[in-house]
Amino acid sequence: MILMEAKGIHKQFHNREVVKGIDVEIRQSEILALIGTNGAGKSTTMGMLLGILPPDAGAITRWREDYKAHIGVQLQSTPFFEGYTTEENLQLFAALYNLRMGKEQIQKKLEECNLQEARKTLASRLSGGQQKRLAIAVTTLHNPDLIILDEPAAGLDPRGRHEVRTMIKRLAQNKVTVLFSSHDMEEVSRIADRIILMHEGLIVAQGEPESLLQQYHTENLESLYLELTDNTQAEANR
Ligand SMILES: Nc1ncnc2c1ncn2[C@@H]1O[C@H](COP(=O)(O)OP(=O)(O)OP(=O)(O)O)[C@@H](O)[C@H]1O
Repeated sequence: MILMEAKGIHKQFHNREVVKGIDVEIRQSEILALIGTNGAGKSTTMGMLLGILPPDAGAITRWREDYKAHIGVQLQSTPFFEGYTTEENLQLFAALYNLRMGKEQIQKKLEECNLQEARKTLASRLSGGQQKRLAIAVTTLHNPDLIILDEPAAGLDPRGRHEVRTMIKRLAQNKVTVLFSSHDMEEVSRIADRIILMHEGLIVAQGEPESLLQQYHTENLESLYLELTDNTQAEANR
């Protein structure tokens, strides 16, 4: 099933076009990575898919009318209730969604984000990786169909990144569709089912990691990224 289909979406800010007519499809239960250079238009695209930024042109079809209630979003920094523990934060965020979480549900969430041992730790004392996992857990409290994560593993050490990846994979196994943006090609190659590579407001490549490597005869995603986002190379090919 297709959750979202954007066709020819454009967005400009102050007469500068930052998304230049792109098509994006999000398929149920997939992990879709949005990658690209700084300023490529990834966050703007996510904003349009989320329904918080209206496209200037083009159309987006979504899987249900009340889609906003079925999406979870994690932006680059999620503010926690600092004087409260991990467990209390889960309860407080659940209350924002008008949900009451019983002991068993809290336990399940803590296991899902591998934070059982940190359940009584104040949010402000959690490590960077633990905070990111708690932030992702918060996006899933209302059992959304789709979660959108803006650079979920940015700034983490290898163990932290590994744990975030494991959590994202587990969510996808439980039928949550994941759209995430990243600058980390290793992370992307390890978890994404499909990749969309953006550069200067356009999609320059998209597909499954393996087929992209074959199509472009490149060894790894990093080389592909460098090749397709190299303006001097692009000029030379014009
Ligand atoms: N609200 C806004 N007003 C004006 N310009 C904006 C606005 N939002 C984004 N832009 C500009 O649009 C361009 C695309 O920004 P966007 O945040 O979508 O890129 P990105 O690919 O997510 O970048 P990064 O990887 O650095 O987060 C940038 O040049 C940015 O400065």
